[in-house]
Amino acid sequence: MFPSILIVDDEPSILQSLSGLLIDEGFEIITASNGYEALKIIDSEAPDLVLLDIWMPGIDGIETLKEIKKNSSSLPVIIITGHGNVETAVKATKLGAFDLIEKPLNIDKVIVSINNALDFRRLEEENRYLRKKIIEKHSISGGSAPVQALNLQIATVAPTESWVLIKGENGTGKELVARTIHQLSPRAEAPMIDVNCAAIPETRIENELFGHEKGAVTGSNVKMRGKFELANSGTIFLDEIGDMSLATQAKILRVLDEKKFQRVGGGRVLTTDVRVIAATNKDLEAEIEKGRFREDLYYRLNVVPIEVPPLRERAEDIPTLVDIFLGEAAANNREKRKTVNPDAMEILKVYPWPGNVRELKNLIERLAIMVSDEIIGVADLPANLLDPKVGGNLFSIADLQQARTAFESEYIRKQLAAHGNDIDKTAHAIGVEPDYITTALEGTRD
Ligand SMILES: Nc1ncnc2c1ncn2[C@@H]1O[C@H](COP(=O)(O)OP(=O)(O)OP(=O)(O)O)[C@@H](O)[C@H]1O
Repeated sequence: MFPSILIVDDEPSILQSLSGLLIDEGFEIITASNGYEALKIIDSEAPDLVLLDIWMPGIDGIETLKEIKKNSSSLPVIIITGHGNVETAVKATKLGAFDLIEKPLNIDKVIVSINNALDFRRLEEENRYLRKKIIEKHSISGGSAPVQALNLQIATVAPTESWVLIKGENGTGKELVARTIHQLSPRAEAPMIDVNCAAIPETRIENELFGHEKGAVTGSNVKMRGKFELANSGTIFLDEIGDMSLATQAKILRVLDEKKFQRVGGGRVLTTDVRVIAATNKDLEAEIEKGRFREDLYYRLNVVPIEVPPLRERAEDIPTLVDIFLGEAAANNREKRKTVNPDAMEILKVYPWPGNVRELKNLIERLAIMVSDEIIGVADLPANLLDPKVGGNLFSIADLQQARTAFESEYIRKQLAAHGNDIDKTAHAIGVEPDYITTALEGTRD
């Protein structure tokens, strides 16, 4: 398909000559002799580009440009102006014209400008498409109300410069939330640098955060950039913020306040432009009360608080997450995707997941490797998932019908195992027809 160009000019001779030249260049041409006609054609024909004359009777080029940008903001418009009309040129540029070409027209210039505009539009479209993909890829999976609310908060805060404090139990996805915010922010091109505040020993914290000059540290003969330097123009993710010593908290607070720091052993003051996202699984307000966390640092970091709910509060997302993890496992192991049968899924849904999404992900990865059958059933689940002490037993299934099915399937499996996996013998022993057992095990019985 050839790109289509709408030429708008009230002079028939220009329309004719320009059309002819551009058709020869392989463009599809539509013409309009005034602004009104042009707007109608844009609506009905959706051209790829507009060449717009400024001086026209009726609504002039500037007014037409305003209307075009109102409804089709990404449509590139090249303005054709009289010689030396600076004022109009400034106005048109402010209104979003892609380029201005002076009369008398030099056809080579016109073609270069058209090609640039079309390239620019293509890149813009590609960019929009990729951004949409990134947003789809970088949203937290799950359709439950708490996850929808979380995704909305993420989408709202991401494009701003606000600092964010992410709270939530271990393994709920706090780092994923931080990464998503960074990816959707204007800083996405720059890196997000993680600092695990709990893992850095007190003696190394300054080196890690601020770096050091050559020779400043025993055993190191090279200059090292610190995390705040590496994160410049990007995001710094301070994970496990509640596990920092008070001394480290003071150092962090200083650099967050002043946005300046020095490498260890260096005299030069470096400035840093970072967005801070912090995360914790601790109740920081309680830590403040106990004198273990600085109140001033808490208020500095807690500009926008985001709470990531524990998995047990969004159990309806478990099938979606299981499906994602089974898909990932199949791709990693180059195997056919396994499935979890409905009874086993019920048990996964009622187990309280103290290790949250991380625990679920690890279990599914393990089951995908260990279970030889394509369908994962109740008997494949680890015993702790059925242990009444952790609440993951059949009695926690809210729906009687589902509880009955899950119990029956588990009961039949145990009986089968006790009778050497002989279906006839087992059926006889428990007083049902053999078909009953087969159907129950396939998970198809209501
Ligand atoms: N909604 C989700 N969809 C897919 N994977 C997820 C989701 N939430 C969490 N995960 C995965 O679960 C694991 C744990 O998540 P993450 O490391 O973000 O948790 P965390 O809250 O930062 O944990 P910790 O408190 O231990 O640092 C990661 O492998 C992450 O990719």
